[in-house]
Amino acid sequence: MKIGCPREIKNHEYRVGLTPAAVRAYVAAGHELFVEEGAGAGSGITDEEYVAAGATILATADEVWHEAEMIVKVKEPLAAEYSQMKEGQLVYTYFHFAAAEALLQACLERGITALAYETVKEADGSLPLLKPMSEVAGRMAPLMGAFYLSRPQGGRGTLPTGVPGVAPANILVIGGGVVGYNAARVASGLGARVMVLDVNQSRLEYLSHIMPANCFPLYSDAHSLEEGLRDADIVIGAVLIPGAKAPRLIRRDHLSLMRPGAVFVDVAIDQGGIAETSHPTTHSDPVFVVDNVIHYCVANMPGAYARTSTYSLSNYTTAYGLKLAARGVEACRGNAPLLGGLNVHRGKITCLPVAQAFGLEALYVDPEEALSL
Ligand SMILES: NC(=O)C1=CN([C@@H]2O[C@H](COP(=O)(O)OP(=O)(O)OC[C@H]3O[C@@H](n4cnc5c(N)ncnc54)[C@H](O)[C@@H]3O)[C@@H](O)[C@H]2O)C=CC1
Ligand SMILES: CC(=O)C(=O)O
Ligand SMILES: [Mg+2]
Repeated sequence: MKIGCPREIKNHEYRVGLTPAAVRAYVAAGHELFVEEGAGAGSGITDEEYVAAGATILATADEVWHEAEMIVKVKEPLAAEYSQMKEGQLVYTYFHFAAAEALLQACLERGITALAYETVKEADGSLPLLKPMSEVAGRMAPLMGAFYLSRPQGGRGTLPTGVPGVAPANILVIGGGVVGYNAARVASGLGARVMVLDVNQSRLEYLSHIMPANCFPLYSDAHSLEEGLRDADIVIGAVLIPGAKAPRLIRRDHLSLMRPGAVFVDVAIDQGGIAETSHPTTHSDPVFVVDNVIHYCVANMPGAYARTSTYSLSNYTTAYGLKLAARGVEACRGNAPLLGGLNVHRGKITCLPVAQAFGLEALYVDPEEALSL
């Protein structure tokens, strides 16, 4: 199969879909690889490394999109890329459709097959292609929170670590999955007093076994949420209902409970965010203030630490990508994890929570059935 990897064009997005090791694996499996000139530069990967691994370098994104039957990317296609997508093309990347109606319409109209990293789901319920970037964003979240908590950034001026004689910060993590665990781990390591809220009791049990004594996993309900918001210096949004729009757990009036100058890092922003007041921001303009609470809502957090993120993402995506490349979309037949990743195929929506997010149930077709369209 002809596989293409264009340069990412999102604001300060320095990741790239393929590492040289991934190129080598696809080439060894008999595929032809096309990488856009300079695509790896943001991650410290040169064109020469891709060529040594067996890829052909193409000068423009247009050529890559035109040549490839399968595109391997990181971020969702942006408006400038919609017209480059071609009918029947398999696009393997993050899409986060539930927060992106225009993108959904473009993918339906262009007739592409969208295989979304974020909904590939293993039998144990894990999301193996979301996990690596959730690990990065989760570990970043308390660090971003700590930065904006300083007075020059408009924050409360509490040093998260505390000092002898003065208490550390309180950090509230809402959602104790991959982002939540990683955020809580870093926050605990900083010495903060950490609360993690989740509704999954077995997850809470697990966290209570493995987390240190300054981390308190608690059941998430209206009461624990309000108590947590009242005390928090940093709040981290880490809730996910796979494929669906994030539940709006934090209402505008909740902000008045919070300490002035507190920081809210809404990692779940790529699925729409967990607060009524959240909207996506960029690395070049990451924060805004509502009711004295600093909101950090960057939808591509891992792009900032691109080298780590690119290598980690590619380590996970390549095994599934090789299966897709071997048989095209037919690789999804009978393969539950890949079927879970199928979001759009031949003008139909094949992920129910995505259809439900926009009242487009009429366009929904079961993914296995869609393969026979
Ligand atoms: N902004 C960015 O750059 C990035 C954003 N993300 C996003 O972060 C979000 C979280 O991802 P993961 O941690 O990997 O998901 P996950 O599925 O591992 O964890 C989500 C957790 O939320 C819990 N949850 C569900 N409803 C809840 C409620 N009402 N209250 C409390 N907890 C609840 C679940 O039980 C689960 O443990 C996703 O939207 C993901 O796309 C991930 C990476 C980068
Ligand atoms: C998961 C995601 O949205 C990201 O890594 O940017
Ligand atoms: Mg994102």
